[in-house]
Order: sequence, then structure tokens, then C-alpha cells
Amino acid sequence: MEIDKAIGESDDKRLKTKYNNAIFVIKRALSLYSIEEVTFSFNGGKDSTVLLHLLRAGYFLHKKELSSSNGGLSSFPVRTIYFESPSAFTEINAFTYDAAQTYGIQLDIIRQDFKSGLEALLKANPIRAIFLGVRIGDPTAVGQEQFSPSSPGWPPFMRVNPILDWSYRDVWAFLLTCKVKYCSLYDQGYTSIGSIHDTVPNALLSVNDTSSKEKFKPAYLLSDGRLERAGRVKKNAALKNDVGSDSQNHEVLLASVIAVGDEILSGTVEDQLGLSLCKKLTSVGWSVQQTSVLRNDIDSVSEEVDRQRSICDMVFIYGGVGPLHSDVTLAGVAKAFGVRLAPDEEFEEYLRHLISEQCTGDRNEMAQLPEGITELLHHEKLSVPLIKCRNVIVLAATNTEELEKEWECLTELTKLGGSTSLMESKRLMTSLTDVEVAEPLSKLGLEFPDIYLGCYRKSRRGPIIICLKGKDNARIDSAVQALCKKFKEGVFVDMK
Ligand SMILES: Cc1cc2nc3c(=O)[nH]c(=O)nc-3n(C[C@H](O)[C@H](O)[C@H](O)COP(=O)(O)O)c2cc1C
Ligand SMILES: Nc1ncnc2c1ncn2[C@@H]1O[C@H](COP(=O)(O)OP(=O)(O)OP(=O)(O)O)[C@@H](O)[C@H]1O
Ligand SMILES: [Mg+2]
Repeated sequence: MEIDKAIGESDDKRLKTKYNNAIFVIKRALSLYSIEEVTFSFNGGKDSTVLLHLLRAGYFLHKKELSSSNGGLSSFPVRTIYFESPSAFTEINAFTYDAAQTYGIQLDIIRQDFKSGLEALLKANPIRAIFLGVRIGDPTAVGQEQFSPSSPGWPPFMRVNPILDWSYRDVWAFLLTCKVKYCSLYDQGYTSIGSIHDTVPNALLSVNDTSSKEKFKPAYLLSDGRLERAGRVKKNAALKNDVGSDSQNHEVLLASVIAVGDEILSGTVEDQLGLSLCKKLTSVGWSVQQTSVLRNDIDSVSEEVDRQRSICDMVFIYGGVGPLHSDVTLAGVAKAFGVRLAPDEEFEEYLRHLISEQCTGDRNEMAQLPEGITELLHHEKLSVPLIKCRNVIVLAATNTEELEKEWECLTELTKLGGSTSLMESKRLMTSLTDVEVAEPLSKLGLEFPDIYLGCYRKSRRGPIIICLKGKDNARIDSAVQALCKKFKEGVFVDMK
């Protein structure tokens, strides 16, 4: 069998291990279910192309073990389904059909959405397990194992994911080692393929060319596999798109800032990052809803992150990030999302590069990240990428200088300030007493419900500072005028 032979002859140890594990999963599935009960969900993408060949090899090896036959593989008896959509690339369609013909696959074309299509399929056939080319890092892989029952609300079947733990690099190592055909779009700079509406070539593969037409290097040259979805335009375009589906449709983006550290709570260390973050977020138009300081305790972190991530658009968490026993922040974030911490080999590489001499043992504990929900945000100014788990940003900064750098990169990478409209503000100082300003101010609040009114003082007896914030400078000016009218001239001093 040519695939098994090609891997056998390769000296890529890592690829061999990945291959053997995937074949093991496939053989287990073929032992657990009859051939009529399994289906391969094939869509012509690179991951499903890998799976196609693994299944061919796995089926061959499974048969060989059963019958000790040594014959070739002429046809592929695993039922194969393809959900064809009008928004698929023609190249994907063409490749899918071609591959089916080349490998003797009888392709069932389904022209319904996934759920309805699967319902109809399962009604008409005794299917119990479906092979998928899902990999960790795919948004749909969250919480999945190599064998994962379909989700509640979906028809009942087992999802079998033989390449769940394969990286982008593993996928290309396999396709190139086995010298198998793959969809032509991957040679034109596409690195992960969705629909024609949300997929463009990966800009990281762009080649500077003097001619007017932009050119791209092939997908296998993308050196950093974590960026394979950079060509998925809409989903990656702006931070606002990461906001949970249950988030409110408010115009101002809401943030929550969480510090993790027993030392802050005991007063041993002063938290300056919280203050700095609040200032930065406010300066780009975010409204900070809450700051909290938590103990270095997984459950405290997970409960607070879980609460804040559903109320706020973005949660910023810092402290407790590292390899020490007290560094529980990432574990808490993973728990909040109901996923486990799993080794991230590419993050591991970054860390090894950074701390190579100090690195002991096989596994670097710091390279464990929340599985399936983590996006690494790379910036040339950062030696280690920032960690983003859905709408939670984990900052590694331990002082304001480091925070400054991370913030700068974060705003560049995520358009943090670009997706919101900035708040205007004005501050007035007065030596009127609290009693004198209290009632007029609350009335002003009723007259200008769109203006935020805040008050503070620097000392009990000192002047009061009144803060007015809103979307529109003219509205703030009207509110200021209305307030001044309620008092004698000159009692308010404009501080800005
Ligand atoms: C064969 C098959 C089985 C699926 N099973 C499930 C499932 O059990 N639960 C689920 O939430 N989504 C399931 N999906 C949907 C995928 O998780 C995902 O939503 C789909 O691939 C859409 O990806 P896209 O929006 O990027 O195209 C399944 C899809 C396919 C093709
Ligand atoms: N339209 C579809 N028809 C059949 N199976 C599908 C379809 N879309 C997705 N799948 C299944 O889901 C898996 C994951 O899809 P995904 O888009 O992440 O990977 P891919 O298409 O194989 O590769 P790429 O990441 O390059 O797009 C596929 O390998 C396939 O098993
Ligand atoms: Mg795809």
C-alpha cells in the first residue's frame, strides 16, 4: 500500500508517530463498527485529503490483519459524503470529484445543511460513526476527543477524528511525503478553505512583486501553522467578531479586568497593571465594567472568568501566568470554557527558543494552553505571542513597561480601538459642597440620559471633580451649559 510504504520509508519520526496513532484510531473504528456503519465526511480540503489517504491505508491494514491477505487496494468501500454548497470554490468541487474518481470512491452528494443532511442520511442508512478531518485549533474542535459523540441536538453518531492532534506542519509533511494530489488552491496561497465569501489567500504568503497582480507562495511554505486561518477574512477581521454570540448589541464595548495574585491581596505587591489597563481601555473607547483581584486558585479564576466573559465583550486577565505551582490562570481559563489544558507544540517551540538553557524535562509546563479555544497573537516585537482564548486575553506582563509593549502589539493585531467609537469627555472642578451639587447633578442626569456623569474628589475637603462622558461633544457642551445655568457664574473650572 503506497501510503504505508511512503511513511515507512520516511525518516520523519514525528510524522511516523502521528501516522501510527491515526491508523490506530481508524483501525479501532473499523473494528467497532461494520463497514456499512461508517462514513467519511470528505470536502476536498487539505485535512480531509490527509484523512482520505489515512482511511485508505487504515482500511487496507485492517483488512490485511483480518484476512492476512496482501492484495492491493482497488476500491474504497467506506461510504463517503460531501456537502456541496453553491458557495464552495470551483477548485474544491473539482478536486473532490476528481479524487473520488481516482480512488474509486462512490461519493454521496448532499445539498442540505449539515444537520438536516445528516438527519436524512441516518434515517436512510445504518450509520453509527463518521470520520472527520477536524484538528485541534479548528474552532469546531473545542472539547472533542478522537472519539466524540455528536453534540446534543444533532442526530446520534460517533464523530471519529483520527487527525485531531495533527498540526498544520504534520498535515503538509504527510501530503508532501506521500506525494499525493491536493486541491490547487493550496498552491495559490490558500491555507485553510471555507466558502468563497470568507476565504482569501493568506497574506503571510504574499510575494512582493512588481506586476499588478498579487502573488502568493504555496500553503506548505507557511512557517507558522498557527496562522493558517489568517485567510479566513470575516472571522478574523476584527476583535469585535470574537465577542460571544450572547453578548449584547451595545455600541460601547465592555471590558473586564482581572488580576490574579495572592501577593496583591496580602498587600505585598502593588497592582499597577490594573490601573494602566483601565486607562488604556478607556482611552480607546472601551467601558471597563469591573476590575477584580483573585487568589491564585483555579476555581476562583474559572468562576470569575466564566461570569465576566458572558457579561463583557472582552476580559483581560494577568498574573499567575508561568510555570510555577501558583500559576493557575490558564488552567482557570480552560476550566471556565470547559476545555482541558493541552500541550501546544508550537507555543512550546517559542518558549524553548526563549529559555532553551533552562528548559528541563520533556514537557514545558508553560506550553500547556486551553485546548481548541486558544489563538496565539504574534507580533514581531514580542518574543512570545499573546494568548487569546475566545474573548479572554491572557497578558503575560508583570510590570507596566511590559504591559505597554503588549498593549501596543495587541492594539495593532486586533484593532482593539478601531471597532469602537471613541467617547468624548470633559472634566469640571468646583469648590461647591456635595450637598450643593447633589440634587442639580441628579436632575442633569435625567435631562441628559445619554451623558455619563461621574464625580470624585481628591480629598474630603478639597474640590469636587465632575466628569461628563458621551459620544458627542456637542451634547456634552449642552450638558455643561445646563449645569452651569443652575449656579452662579464661574463656580465651575474647565479642567480640559
Ligand atoms: C459530518 C459532520 C458532523 C458534524 N457533527 C457536528 C456535531 O455533532 N456538533 C456540532 O456542533 N457540529 C457538527 N458539525 C458541524 C461542524 O462542527 C461545523 O459547524 C461545520 O463544519 C461548519 O464549519 P464552517 O462554518 O466553518 O463551514 C458536523 C459537521 C459535519 C460535516
Ligand atoms: N462540505 C463538507 N462536506 C463534507 N465534510 C465536510 C465539509 N466541510 C467540512 N467537512 C468535514 O469537516 C472537516 C474539517 O473541515 P475544515 O474546513 O476544518 O478542514 P479541511 O476543509 O479538510 O481543510 P482546510 O482547513 O484547509 O479547509 C473536514 O476535513 C471534513 O471532514
Ligand atoms: Mg475547509
